[in-house]
Amino acid sequence: MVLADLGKRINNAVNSALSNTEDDYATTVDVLLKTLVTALLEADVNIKLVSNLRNNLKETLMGNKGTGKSTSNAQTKKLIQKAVFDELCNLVDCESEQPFQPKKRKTNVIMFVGLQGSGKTTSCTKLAVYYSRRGFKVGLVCADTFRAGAFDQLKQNAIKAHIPFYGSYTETDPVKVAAEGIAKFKKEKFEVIIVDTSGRHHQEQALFQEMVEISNVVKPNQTIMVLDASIGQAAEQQSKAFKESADFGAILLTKMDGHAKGGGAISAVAATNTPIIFIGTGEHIHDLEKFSPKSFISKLLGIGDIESLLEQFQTVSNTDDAKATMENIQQGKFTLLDFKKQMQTIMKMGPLSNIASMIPGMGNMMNEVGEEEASKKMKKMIYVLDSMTKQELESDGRIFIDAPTRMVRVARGSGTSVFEVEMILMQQQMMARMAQSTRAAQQGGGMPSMPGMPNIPGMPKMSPQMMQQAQQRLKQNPGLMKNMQNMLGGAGGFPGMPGAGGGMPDMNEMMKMMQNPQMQQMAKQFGMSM
Ligand SMILES: Nc1nc2c(ncn2[C@@H]2O[C@H](COP(=O)(O)OP(=O)(O)OP(=O)(O)O)[C@@H](O)[C@H]2O)c(=O)[nH]1
Repeated sequence: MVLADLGKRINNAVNSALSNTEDDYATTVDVLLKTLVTALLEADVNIKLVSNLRNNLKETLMGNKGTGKSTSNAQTKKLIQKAVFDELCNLVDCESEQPFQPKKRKTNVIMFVGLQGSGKTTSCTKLAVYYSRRGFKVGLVCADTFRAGAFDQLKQNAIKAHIPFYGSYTETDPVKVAAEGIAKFKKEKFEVIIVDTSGRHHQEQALFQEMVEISNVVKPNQTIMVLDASIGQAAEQQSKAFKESADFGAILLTKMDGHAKGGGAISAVAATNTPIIFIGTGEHIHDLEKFSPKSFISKLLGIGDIESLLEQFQTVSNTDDAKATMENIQQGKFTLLDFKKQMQTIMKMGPLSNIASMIPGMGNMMNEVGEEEASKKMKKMIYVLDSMTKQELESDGRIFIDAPTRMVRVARGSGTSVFEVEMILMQQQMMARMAQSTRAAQQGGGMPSMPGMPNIPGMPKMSPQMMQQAQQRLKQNPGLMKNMQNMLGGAGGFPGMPGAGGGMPDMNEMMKMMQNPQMQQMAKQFGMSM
């Protein structure tokens, strides 16, 4: 997906702009803005939106001129990263009211509209599965009498997903089919009724009129427009035409797994002031993710996305397990047992690639080694966690730092190396940090998983000199660096953000975790004298 490349390019732009110590702050900002603008335009984002983003960013960054290069480079980085993150969030966020949420024990009618082939029928089933897994009684109605085979497609999808459906092979009036379907499911006390309509083009007046008639009969609580992410600049015009007729209240963006540039669809959000509520990430019925601007941008920048992960986790995991993990996270904790349950759940969640990007340190693993190899790596992680005692699993991981011989035992028991055990502990520590920052954000309004998140209590701080020295040594040892990157899934990184760059955690983060004397002693065994 081109948007994923965009994330990498933004990270690189921030890093390279800041690595040039010769430049003054204004030049650094200028270089960054140029790269950002080019990347966004190449991803098909509307020129006006890009221009606004550029101006806002410039204002924010130059407004902070005084604190620019005069303060530390690390601070400047954090400032720029935060500003870029906020502006990108604004790009996909719109200020409309909260999207509709279906209510239990009530009839909630959802109508789908969109262009031909945008993915309506597929997405109807995906959404039906989504609500059915959340305990709603869901039915599907096929009001597409225009395309031959539309009813068969919906029927096949519905049967596969075990969702009751309604349609007709003989009735040619979609308004009538829709009305009958709604009446039938209402009578049977269905809670969510999803109505699929035929695809249409903005120039097809008659079909637009028909869509309005269906809407008048089914009286939807929510109308969702399905938008193909690869539509490019045409998205804006099409969306406006649908908005005028169907007045949809939400957008479902499909095919975000492909090579879609996605920027056109983002522009449609701004043009219609309508929020994206879900994204389709594949052809499978479970390939649907709830959309939230912060989560989306976090993933785009490779920061990992604990919110979406939990959403998915709650759906497929044993509810008691999910509840326990939720409670832990709400308290700012994330134990090794939480980590293990999460890994096991992930294996159940369908295609690995969909969720890998939500976990720090996993993002690029899928791109670099492929799904099969990544799956093997995850299984290995489960073996490591299986070899831990109950006490170790229920701990926050520091137990291993206090007694590194435990790592040796676990490595032996799981047929892995101490280095691999250590890497898993680091990933769990990063998740723990994200849990802490999520809690901090809930309490104090801060940004989850953003720079400046609190340190893990009990971890002594490493002096800047020590940190610099350690980084130097790590750089001088390319073998070890490569090893770590392979283990964690890729190089690069958005400094200060764990798991950034789609995989490799920031070296500062890693070094902070290795600041404990025992950890440092362990590191020595792997050729890292600190
Ligand atoms: N890769 C990918 N393919 C998708 C996604 N959503 C839908 N598709 C595919 O897109 C194609 C068209 O999807 P449909 O659901 O038939 O589209 P439609 O909008 O109902 O089509 P009409 O009824 O002709 O308007 C199918 O091959 C789907 O499998 C997605 O999120 N990712």
